[in-house]
Amino acid sequence: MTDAALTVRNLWKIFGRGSDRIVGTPDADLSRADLKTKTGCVVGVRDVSFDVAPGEVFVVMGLSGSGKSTLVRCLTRLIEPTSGQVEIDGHDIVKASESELRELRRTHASMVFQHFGLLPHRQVIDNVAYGLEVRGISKKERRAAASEVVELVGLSGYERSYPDQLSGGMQQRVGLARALANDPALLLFDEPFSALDPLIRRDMQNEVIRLHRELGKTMVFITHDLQEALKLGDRILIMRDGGIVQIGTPDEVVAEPADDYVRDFTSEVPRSHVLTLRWVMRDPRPDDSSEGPVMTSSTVVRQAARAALASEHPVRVVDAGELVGIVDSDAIMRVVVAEEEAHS
Ligand SMILES: Nc1ncnc2c1ncn2[C@@H]1O[C@H](COP(=O)(O)OP(=O)(O)OP(=O)(O)O)[C@@H](O)[C@H]1O
Repeated sequence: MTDAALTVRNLWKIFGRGSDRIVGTPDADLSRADLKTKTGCVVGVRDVSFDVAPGEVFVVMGLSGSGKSTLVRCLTRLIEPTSGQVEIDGHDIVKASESELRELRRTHASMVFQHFGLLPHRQVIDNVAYGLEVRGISKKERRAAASEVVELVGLSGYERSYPDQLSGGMQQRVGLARALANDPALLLFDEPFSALDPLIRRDMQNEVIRLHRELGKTMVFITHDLQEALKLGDRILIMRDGGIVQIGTPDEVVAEPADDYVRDFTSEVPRSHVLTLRWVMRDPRPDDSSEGPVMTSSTVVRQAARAALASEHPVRVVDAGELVGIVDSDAIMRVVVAEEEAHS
């Protein structure tokens, strides 16, 4: 279909008896509650389409019950979609046979779950190597490959430990290493850090950012936590009642929420941490000073603030050598002051 790492088109998942006869009929337009009352069926995923570019971190976020887990499970058919298309790395997932699917899950799309699902009687190294073992790779080779990823996730020295000897955060590192050992094109994370306490959670988020920087893997990351979504995502898909409410970059979602639902839960976000100069610049005028500091439109307001406020001249926003806008210091102040008011 496209050059995307992942392509999803018109994906539906409806649970319940007779659910396969709903898509394409007027019943499909009913709200989730009305459909349930009329047919007893529950919409898990409603007509979802999106593309994820190679190397992108794509976050799916929504409140509990919005359909995130169902969506991510449909991508590798851990849950069978009711209708629609999914392509991973050029492979048609919906048409794949059982054996092709097993192979795709092993080599193209690895999943990291909230519950680590580690094998308790196996040492770390053999948990990490498990996927390679299933693929029939020799012990020597798989141990060598596993050692590499164990080191990558910061678990060197724990190769011989058993899962119950490790903390929750370390167990999740094993889960991460196990997913990476397959060297998949796509990593799928289903709320992997939700059960971890906040400090460990922050460490693990940073770990994902570091791994992404080092390995450049395409990632789909499910979370109900907006801060996590904003921190990790190149783009964020916001779900409600199984459907898409908005897809956008973190700054787009905060600056231009698609509706009151998104506005509501982005209202607490410190805007200066997320908004970029693109959202606060004005058109250049002939009488603008040419002596102000030069920054790109993707500079985050908070990072720009100090230099912008210290200069007597407004910031010149330059992308690819071209002057695209001007940021006056009061535009910066408006963001910072609005943020302080929101939190006072
Ligand atoms: N096997 C099932 N049978 C019937 N309904 C289901 C089934 N699995 C999920 N659902 C329903 O589908 C909807 C979406 O659930 P899903 O678990 O995907 O949401 P979620 O956003 O991942 O929520 P959470 O963060 O709580 O896991 C919910 O209304 C849920 O009750």
